[in-house]
Amino acid sequence: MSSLEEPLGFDKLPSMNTIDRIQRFSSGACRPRSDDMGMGHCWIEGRSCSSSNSSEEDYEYTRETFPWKRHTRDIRQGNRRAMSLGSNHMKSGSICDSWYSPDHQHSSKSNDKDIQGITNKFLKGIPRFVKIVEVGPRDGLQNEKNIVPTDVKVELIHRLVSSGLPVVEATSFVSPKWVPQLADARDVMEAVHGLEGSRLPVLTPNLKGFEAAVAAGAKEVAVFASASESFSKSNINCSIEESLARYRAVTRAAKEFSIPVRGYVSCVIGCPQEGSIPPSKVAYVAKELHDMGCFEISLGDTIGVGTPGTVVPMLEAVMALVPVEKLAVHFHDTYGQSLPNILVSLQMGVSILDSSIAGLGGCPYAKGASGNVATEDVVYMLHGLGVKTNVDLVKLLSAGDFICKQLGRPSGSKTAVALGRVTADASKI
Ligand SMILES: CC(C)(COP(=O)([O-])OP(=O)([O-])OC[C@H]1O[C@@H](n2cnc3c(N)ncnc32)[C@H](O)[C@@H]1OP(=O)([O-])[O-])[C@@H](O)C(=O)NCCC(=O)NCCSC(=O)C[C@@](C)(O)CC(=O)[O-]
Repeated sequence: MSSLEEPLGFDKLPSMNTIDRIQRFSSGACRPRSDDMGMGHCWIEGRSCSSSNSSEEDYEYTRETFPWKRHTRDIRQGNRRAMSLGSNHMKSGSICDSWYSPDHQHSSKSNDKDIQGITNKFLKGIPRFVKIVEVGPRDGLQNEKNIVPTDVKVELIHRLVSSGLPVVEATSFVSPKWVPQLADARDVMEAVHGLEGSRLPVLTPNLKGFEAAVAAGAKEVAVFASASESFSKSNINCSIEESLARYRAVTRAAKEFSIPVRGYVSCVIGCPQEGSIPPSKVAYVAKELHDMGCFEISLGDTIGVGTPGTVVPMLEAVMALVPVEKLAVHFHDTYGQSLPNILVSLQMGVSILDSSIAGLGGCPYAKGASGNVATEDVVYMLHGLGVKTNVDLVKLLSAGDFICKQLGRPSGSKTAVALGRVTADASKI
């Protein structure tokens, strides 16, 4: 890895003199204008109204169906202690406001030790090692308009495995009528049989899928429930309780084969049909999956509407019933909130993250949801935090480049785009 590819770590923080200089030259740049007071709210509304992709209908949907603004404020009032983002930030209602509050001004007498103290305070709960579960070949490709050839899927899995990712979700044994993009699940599994270095779980919605997966050589499976009744119906054509009964049958069968089962909970923040989902509902489904024997529970913000303000209370509710070391988070990046959501999850002790190469992904039954957070961006952030992942970013970038070329589209990873630009510029020198 060249120095250009390394994220800026703590050791590379600028000295206080540099910070003083930056502040002197830019102190007006971020200062809220008087008409920006309470910008947290303006920002949320502005985002809904001004998104270039959003239609009038989308706006109505966001404003009417999801009272995110009110919800966020209520949660803040009830969870000030849990937010652990600093009481001044919460009271002021806007991160930009508090940056300019007198007790947040850096004094010229400050020194590097002060900075170290601040970083320790905010980052001390973050795990030293994070397991990344790559979901690109499954979540990424299940939503593609054009069906990706089997040999491309297999090559992608090979490249992801060789980048050091510990888990690569390979495909789904679901109905080919529902998800034709993954109708070649058996061929994919046969082609990656014997591939070493990563676990290669597959999705199984019922016993039929489980049996087909085992016959094709799968050594790990995942079941997927929802915290939203409507989404459960539209995604797997049954109620939440019916799905849990099916998954009990799957976990029982899996036990006989000593096959580990991962459990997903979808719509942990919001549902395309029902709007806000109460944290208690998420906690209930997560606990049921845990109790039936799922070794890990992945909490999916399927439509990517969560912010740290809604993710924290959801995690608190789940963590009250399921041990945090069994929890993973799975964020779709529809509103660009995945990285802040991941950061608060890490601060709360979560050490398993789902992500998708090049930000591919989406659920065919969650209209409007964008891809997962890009694996390249997650690795870049984690390495910048000094967190180990065992993932080689250069090899990961090459895997992302490969699949984007095959799909004929630019990467959804900001890190991949930025580093691509840096290396292109460097090659001109
Ligand atoms: C669950 C079913 C199968 C119910 O589908 P159904 O139509 O209610 O099932 P059925 O039991 O009535 O059977 C209908 C037909 O499907 C067949 N069938 C039945 N099961 C299977 C199977 N396993 N594999 C292959 N075929 C199957 C069955 O044999 C029959 O075939 P026919 O007699 O008509 O020829 C269907 O709704 C389905 O496949 N849904 C999958 C939807 C899906 O894959 N969604 C995306 C994944 S979830 C997700 O992305 C969210 C997540 C995990 O990423 C986390 C997040 O982001 O939040």
